[in-house]
Amino acid sequence: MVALVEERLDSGARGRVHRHAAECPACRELLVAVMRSQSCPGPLDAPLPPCGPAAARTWTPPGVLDEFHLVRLLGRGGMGAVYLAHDTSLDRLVALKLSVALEPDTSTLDSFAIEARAIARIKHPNVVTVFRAGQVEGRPYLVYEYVDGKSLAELALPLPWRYALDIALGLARGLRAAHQRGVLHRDVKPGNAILDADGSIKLLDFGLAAFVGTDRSKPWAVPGVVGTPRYMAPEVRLGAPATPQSDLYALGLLVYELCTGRVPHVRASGADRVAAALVPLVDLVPGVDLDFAEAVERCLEEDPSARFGRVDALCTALERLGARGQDAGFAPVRSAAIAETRP
Ligand SMILES: Nc1ncnc2c1ncn2[C@@H]1O[C@H](COP(=O)(O)OP(=O)(O)OP(=O)(O)O)[C@@H](O)[C@H]1O
Repeated sequence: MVALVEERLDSGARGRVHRHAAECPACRELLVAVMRSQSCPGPLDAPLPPCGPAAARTWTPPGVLDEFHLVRLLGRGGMGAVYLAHDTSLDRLVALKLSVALEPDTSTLDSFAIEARAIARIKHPNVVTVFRAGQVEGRPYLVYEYVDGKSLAELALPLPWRYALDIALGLARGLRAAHQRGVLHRDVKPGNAILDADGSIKLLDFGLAAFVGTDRSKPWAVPGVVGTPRYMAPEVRLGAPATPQSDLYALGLLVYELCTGRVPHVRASGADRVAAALVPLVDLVPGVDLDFAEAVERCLEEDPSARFGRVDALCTALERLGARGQDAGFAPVRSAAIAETRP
């Protein structure tokens, strides 16, 4: 979310903002609120809350929430903090996300509710499972299956293209299940996909999801410039509604990044942004399968109508390619890639 700053600042200022936001919960929440609303939350003349680590004005959760004992922090995002927790009633480890804002605003409450319902509706092996939605001291929390692994944002890139194909197929299947249940994700990015120790991939963080119903005879479109700018489809950046094709674009970008270690379409910052030509995967990834490259690049077409019509079509294309490579034996490559973490 905080990636909004990437669009507006030079790299020095961007680094300072990122470093500060990493330390300062108040500013991190403010940035996320701005990102969500695309405007300044609250009246412009309202005093800003005190800032800085000393202010540490986040709520500290108790060690025990209902039947869940917090074990350790797994990660922090714009929505709150995710903890490893022990579910004492079922005696298993779970991941527990909770808002640590001192006073969660309505957008936070809405986001937790949307996420819980979206994931509960999907139910797919490539989408993290949600077990429970609760509240503690007026703050929402969600309990998910614990995925003992790494997010794609933590992996050292590039990955071998064949391994990226496996990940792409898993994510495309998860996204297909979401779309089939009438859910657009709207924030597909490496930090929202997690690989477990066996190498299976799961899509998470449906906090920005939108429900579109399941009637495929009508075009799906959800208004609102929502998502992480770096992975946003060009039409969404320009204010067009999100569609299944904008989720496809983000997935294509993610897979391109896995294979090459960089995102395509590098643009100048600020108002001077111009779309740069996409460097074909064949020029960057030695030995890449041409059909795989074509499938990824099709997701990245600037014109949404030139992308796949549905994620189903991408799944079919990737499944065909995956079957072709069955004999190649990529398990050792996969284990090495998971073991190595981004420096
Ligand atoms: N089910 C899970 N199992 C293990 N780790 C998880 C799980 N869910 C989330 N995490 C960890 O917590 C981090 C933050 O999770 P998540 O993206 O859901 O939070 P968020 O507040 O919505 O973040 P964002 O700023 O991307 O919206 C993830 O990158 C991951 O490292």
